[in-house]
Amino acid sequence: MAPDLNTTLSKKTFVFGMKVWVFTGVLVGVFIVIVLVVLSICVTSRRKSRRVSGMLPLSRISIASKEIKEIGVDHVSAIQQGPRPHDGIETESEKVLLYSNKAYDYSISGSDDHTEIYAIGSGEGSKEASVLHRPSDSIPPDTSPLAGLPDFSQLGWGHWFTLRDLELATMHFSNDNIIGEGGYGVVYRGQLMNGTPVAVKKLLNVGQAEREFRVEVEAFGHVRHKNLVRLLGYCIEGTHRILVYEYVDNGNLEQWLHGALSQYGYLTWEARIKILLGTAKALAYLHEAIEPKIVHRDIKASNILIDDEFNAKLSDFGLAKLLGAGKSHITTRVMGTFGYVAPEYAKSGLLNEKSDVYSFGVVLLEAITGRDPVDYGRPTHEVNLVDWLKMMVGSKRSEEVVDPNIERKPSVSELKRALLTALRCVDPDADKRPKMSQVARMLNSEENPIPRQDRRPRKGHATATKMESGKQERGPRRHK
Ligand SMILES: Nc1ncnc2c1ncn2[C@@H]1O[C@H](COP(=O)(O)OP(=O)(O)OP(=O)(O)O)[C@@H](O)[C@H]1O
Repeated sequence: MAPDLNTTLSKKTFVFGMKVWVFTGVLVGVFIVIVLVVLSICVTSRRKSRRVSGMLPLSRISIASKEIKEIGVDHVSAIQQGPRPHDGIETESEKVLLYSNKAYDYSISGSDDHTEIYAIGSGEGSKEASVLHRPSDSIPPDTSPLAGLPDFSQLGWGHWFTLRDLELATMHFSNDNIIGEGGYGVVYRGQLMNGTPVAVKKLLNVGQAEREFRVEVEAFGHVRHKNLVRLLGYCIEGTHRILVYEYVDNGNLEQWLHGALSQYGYLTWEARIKILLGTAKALAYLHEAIEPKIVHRDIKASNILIDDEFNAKLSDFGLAKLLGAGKSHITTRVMGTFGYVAPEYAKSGLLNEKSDVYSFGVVLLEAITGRDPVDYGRPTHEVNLVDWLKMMVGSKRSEEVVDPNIERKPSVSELKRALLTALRCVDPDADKRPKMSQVARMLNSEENPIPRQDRRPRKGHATATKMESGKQERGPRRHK
């Protein structure tokens, strides 16, 4: 038998006179190579299709500028007394990031207006644009909070987490890791497997369909600004809907003004203005630099998170609404937080970005005075912060409204600047409220004086006039 097999295998074939055993070996080898090639093609195309399905159509959202621009801001000692939970602010230049995600070909819609938003603060005027443009890759890739996570679960803008990933990150959503609870869910502190600290928001009673949830979330995932909390990714599994944000480690403005963190000392005037200015820039970006614009709908002190350099990070897009191009407003169920909601929105549900401007004005007044927007513990005429403020300014008692916990009081002009800005934001007539880019300019130090047209007394707008002339004003009726 063996000699027969030997003979058979040693016979020559018709292919180049190769012996049978050599020919068989070659065939087996070719077969293995083909199988390997087919397998690798399958794996590559699966990865691609998964990434593509995680992307948003390019038309969905566009970013106004591809560049990173830098804005010089004088930093200040942020808190004035007591043990500090973190170091104060050191003098350095503040970088406002507005950059493209390389995976997308964002369109550039930089109208003059938009450019203005990011040119505030340097005092360098038109030079700034040419000096400060930087290539988008000047953010080192290894600083990405998502670096080192599995490639297959990268979305176009962030990360698609599994429930298991987030269970591991939060010690199985342990109660010890709960940071707080809002109207939409519980927030846990967590750590990704690459070491990045995160805030994990587990939504309750998600009524939205899976696709809508994902589309909305991806719209916000593309939004990037230094003063916006970054959404790093999400998880959809079964009935779970979970959002994963960058972790901001120095509490929120509400805690600093009225809550637990006031035990560490009180924010200085300068720190308050810095936080409000950052918030104004974030809103200017949402309202004026991207398409469709985003109306936040829940601007309030507890949604302004603070990092360890006392930069504002606007958070909580749970209520935010996209406002498509050409739409002046949308009608929606009134949501938001009592004391912060604009009167026209509360009355009719008509929502546009001017509703955010109103709420921002309330937060600014809150920071100036250290008072809650609505405080039933005070005498009747002081319960509503906006009404009381208007009454005080109208009675030429502006200096009495400053938070008594602020040691170094603002100068008369600093106070006037802040009050004037706030009162214009809370104008009962939404059309008369400034745009957030104007608000940011108005708040931004003596170097950028309030533009003439903003000072000019306007018919029906008593507030600005009274601030200038000191005449008495009767506050408008309460809306809520
Ligand atoms: N990215 C984050 N980093 C650190 N803490 C956060 C982060 N996001 C939220 N928090 C904290 O978690 C807590 C709950 O936040 P959440 O936004 O859910 O509710 P809220 O703002 O208190 O109320 P509401 O749901 O009415 O807006 C707050 O104390 C908030 O400061």
